[in-house]
Amino acid sequence: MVQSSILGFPRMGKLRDLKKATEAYWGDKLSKDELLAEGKRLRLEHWKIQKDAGVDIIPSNDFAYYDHVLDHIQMFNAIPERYSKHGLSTLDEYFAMGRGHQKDGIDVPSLEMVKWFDSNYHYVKPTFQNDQTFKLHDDPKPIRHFLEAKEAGITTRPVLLGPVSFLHLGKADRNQNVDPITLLEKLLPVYEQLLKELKKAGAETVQIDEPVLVFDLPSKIRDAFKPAYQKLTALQGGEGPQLVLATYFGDVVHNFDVIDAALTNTYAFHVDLVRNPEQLEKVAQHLGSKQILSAGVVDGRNIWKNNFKRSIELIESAVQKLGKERVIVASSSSLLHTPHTLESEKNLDPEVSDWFAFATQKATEVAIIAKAVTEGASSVKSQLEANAKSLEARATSKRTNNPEVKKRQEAVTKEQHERKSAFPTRYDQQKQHLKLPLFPTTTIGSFPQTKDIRIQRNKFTKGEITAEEYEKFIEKEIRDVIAIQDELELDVYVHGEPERNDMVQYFGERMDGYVFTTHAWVQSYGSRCVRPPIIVGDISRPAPMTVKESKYAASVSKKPMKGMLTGPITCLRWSFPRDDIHQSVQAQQLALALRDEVVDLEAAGIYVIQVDEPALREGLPLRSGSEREKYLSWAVDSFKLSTAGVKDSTQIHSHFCYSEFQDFFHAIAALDADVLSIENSKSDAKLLKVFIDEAYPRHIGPGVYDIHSPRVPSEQEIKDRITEMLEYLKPDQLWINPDCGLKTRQWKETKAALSNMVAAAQSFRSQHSK
Ligand SMILES: CN1c2c(nc(N)[nH]c2=O)NC[C@@H]1CNc1ccc(C(=O)N[C@@H](CCC(=O)N[C@@H](CCC(=O)N[C@@H](CCC(=O)O)C(=O)O)C(=O)O)C(=O)O)cc1
Ligand SMILES: N[C@@H](CCS)C(=O)O
Ligand SMILES: [Zn+2]
Repeated sequence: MVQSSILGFPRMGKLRDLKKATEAYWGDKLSKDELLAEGKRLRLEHWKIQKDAGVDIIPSNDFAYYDHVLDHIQMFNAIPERYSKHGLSTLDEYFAMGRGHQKDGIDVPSLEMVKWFDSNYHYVKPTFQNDQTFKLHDDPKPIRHFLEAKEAGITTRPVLLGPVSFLHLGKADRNQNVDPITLLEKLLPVYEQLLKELKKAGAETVQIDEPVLVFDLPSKIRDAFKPAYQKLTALQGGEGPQLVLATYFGDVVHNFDVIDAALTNTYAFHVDLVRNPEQLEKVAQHLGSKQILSAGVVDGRNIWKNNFKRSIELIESAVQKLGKERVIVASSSSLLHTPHTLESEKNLDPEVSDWFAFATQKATEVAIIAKAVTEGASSVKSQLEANAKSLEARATSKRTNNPEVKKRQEAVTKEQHERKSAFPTRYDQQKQHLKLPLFPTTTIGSFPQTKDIRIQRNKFTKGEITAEEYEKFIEKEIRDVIAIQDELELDVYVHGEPERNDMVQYFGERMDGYVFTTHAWVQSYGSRCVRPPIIVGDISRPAPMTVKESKYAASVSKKPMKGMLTGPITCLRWSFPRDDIHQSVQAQQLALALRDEVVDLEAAGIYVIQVDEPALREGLPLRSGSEREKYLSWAVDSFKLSTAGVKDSTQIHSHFCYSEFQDFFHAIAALDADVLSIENSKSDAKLLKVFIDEAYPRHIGPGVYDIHSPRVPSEQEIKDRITEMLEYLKPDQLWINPDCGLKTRQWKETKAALSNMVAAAQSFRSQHSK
């Protein structure tokens, strides 16, 4: 029998229940026990959904209160002393590492948070000491959750992040220089102990994720797999469970020597056949003689309905090679990156909702595909027919094509991608025009999205207040943030983005070619969720999207007002993109729509325009090589096409967060933005060296403080950071700003942090103008 399996389920719940409970706990409105009870309720609900869908192999330990990598950090006691020394409860210590802690005399910033592979999910980076040791938690979560499911009558397959990925995804702590992979020997006994305890608890199989296998790996990482998996697979069938080694988000063909040398003894091997179906042939050849193939054919990263015919063909070809008992039909990755259920979408046009499958529907999809292969197509005849009909309807729908957009794309020229003059000429004009001081201060765009803002927007969406009332409310918010920026003495202002629900969703809602949902939330980090709009057809801009608010803000501001747009790649990547045309085509459509917006902003008197591209790095193919260069070429082109229509005197900014910028520095440079702001406060300032090494000529604002934490940085701390930055950047090149937008923060901490930031900048300004 071909079994079905899911690699992980979304954690938030149907109505973002986990987000609400966690934030209530942080706000002292829910007790620890109540939060834990809510977690348990959600886990049971999610296991039941998968069971009811007919999934044979259901995961546990995929649930996390903040992040699954952080769970492992705590479970292995890889907790830096600055968190462990305060005697916080296990839960509070966990949240302190995730989001910092500034309470009751304790003041500790969070650990660094970075992108999970090429997704919009963020994980907490394991951070190691030179004398790092590991110890298994007394009451390990995977065992607790396995037993919890067992008690509810569901035998699950616990999921662990594998030891090599755990180390490779981590880093040495600040002022430490340990190479994480050298800690493998110390870490393995903890994995062995955990596996044994899981087996004792009754877990017959364990999914062990080694997603780093999709990267091009340095030899020391490749070499680490053999000793690691010799130890762990030796336990199989004896003291330990059978191991299902899982990879996702790419192919593993380039790492076959590692797989042959180290991984063919694992009980099963999971590969992502959505990203790369061609690897099936080769993977099947490289499997150990008894090893099972877990074939990821249901997309864990997008919302399109599965193509059953194609998936069944793929699974049948695997069955021909391996036999039914050696093939599992699976989601390509965890479903963490997809929304909970399509059933909640009451406002979607049925024509398009019929094209989608969210996590709950995907669970049914894996079960149907497995049944079709096990029992024959006739056993699921009606489901297969409905699927074929739906795919046909989408392929022929009028919603997908807009000939006007195609015509405009055909007419795009090379010249449209270039600014009129080179940076030195542009900068001379911008200097005269904007008259900014040395070390100009600014923010990245958003100011706190208060409860009141969300309530008013909600009322407007529901028709409880009129468009005029909402507009007046937004104008008042804009005036308020301008008054605050006056008080703070910032130099380049923003309007605060109060009208935006989200920086991508907002633009999606204003462009043709998109549809949006009401409940399709996806976890982005911690308790924060996003509701990606869905690109279903060719994209165009029916009318200006931001000009009214920016123009109003400029009219009531005495300092330069920065217009604020989300760039084409970020709009694309933080939406659910189409899978029927190449992403470069969608990016160019977005770029043309944004180009019109940039030009309209300039015409409305906005002479500083920021086009955010935080997702540019995330889109980079995970393996180096020609695919990366191809991606960067069209991605950079789309940014340039969207921004190059302005005069030399208009200053173009761009912003990046959540990314290690060194490995795509040349692409950032190629954007030709006049000013870049980049997240940097949690990274080593040494990383800025690339700007000197590459003789970067334009201006840069490396973030001086972390915005994910409510913690307020002191003026001295910011000054120290600026001093470090000046080792790598010239004074007249440096802007002073936070890491990213302030929408998730409260006003109290925002004002305090910005006030310290401006004071630090002013102090440097006066020193340097002497
Ligand atoms: C910069 N980041 C972003 C990423 N991706 C995006 N798509 N957007 C981003 O900004 N990726 C990288 C980072 C990740 N960072 C963040 C930061 C902040 C959030 C966040 O705050 N998310 C909000 C939800 C935002 C939103 O769309 N809000 C809507 C709906 C609000 C709502 O919940 N309404 C209530 C009713 C009103 C009420 O009573 O409060 C309801 O529907 O029940 C809005 O503002 O209108 C979050 O809260 O998680 C995400 C990623
Ligand atoms: N302008 C946006 C950028 C976030 S990446 C903001 O400030 O929230
Ligand atoms: Zn940002």
